[in-house]
Amino acid sequence: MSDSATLPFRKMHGLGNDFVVLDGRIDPRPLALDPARVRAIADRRAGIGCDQLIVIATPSDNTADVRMLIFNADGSEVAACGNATRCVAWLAMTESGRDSVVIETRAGLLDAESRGTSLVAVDMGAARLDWREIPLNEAVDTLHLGLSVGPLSDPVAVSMGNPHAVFFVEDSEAIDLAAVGPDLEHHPIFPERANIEVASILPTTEAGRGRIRMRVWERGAGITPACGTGACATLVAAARRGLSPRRAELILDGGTLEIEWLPDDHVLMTGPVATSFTGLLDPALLS
Ligand SMILES: N[C@@H](CCC[C@H](N)C(=O)O)C(=O)O
Repeated sequence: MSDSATLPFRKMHGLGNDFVVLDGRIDPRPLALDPARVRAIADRRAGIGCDQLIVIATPSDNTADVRMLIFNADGSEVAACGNATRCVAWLAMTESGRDSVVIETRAGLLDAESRGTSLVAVDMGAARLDWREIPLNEAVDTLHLGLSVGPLSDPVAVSMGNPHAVFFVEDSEAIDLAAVGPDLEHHPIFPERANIEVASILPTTEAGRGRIRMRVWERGAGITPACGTGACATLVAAARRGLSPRRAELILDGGTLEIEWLPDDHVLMTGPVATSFTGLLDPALLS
């Protein structure tokens, strides 16, 4: 493929958490993007604009259908992204004609299956609760982190392959995430930074399912309308604190995800996927 050729891209989103998806199997250039190129593509004025850039790649072996690389808008490469995993799974299912696929990520192999038109369920793997796995920079109880910034204190730390700190508050709408997010994301207790969630427990449904309102400040992306791994981490944190049953609706700014913490500790996430448009990336953004 010539370096001066345009590159096809697909713009997708899960509940408004938006992605530029590039296919490194048909053109190797996306496999060699440096952080500055990622930032240029993610730029909402001079680039295409996205919260995360996703590169589809050939899997390492035949245990997976596709591999995905995940980059935050700030150029950092990360191991997990729930909403993008649903999008990539949907693409892989569409491509293969099957209704279940395995996605290879840096956080492990994730099983995904179709739950109807544009609805996908992903087994996001086991929630990781040990301080070393978050990671934190000292041996502390992940159920009660001695951390407070502004009106927020005493979060639960959970890794879903990426680090999350979940703060339970009376009214999550009242929290100025833009003000507290940066300090929390960069707090020294998180050596790899962290995604920050604020969550309020709502009355359970008549069927006994939990309901949790959650807002997010994402590491490397800032406020986004939805975070799949954040929703998983929040449900796990709420269940660990005895605030929610292990199955709940997570009500995010962009819509609702259904999350279940299964008896084997894996977390099942179900939610929608959507394509906004497709296009051709100018080679200037790649060089
Ligand atoms: N939006 C994602 C999470 C993307 C990565 C995250 N910002 C991180 O740095 O770990 C999701 O849907 O899970």
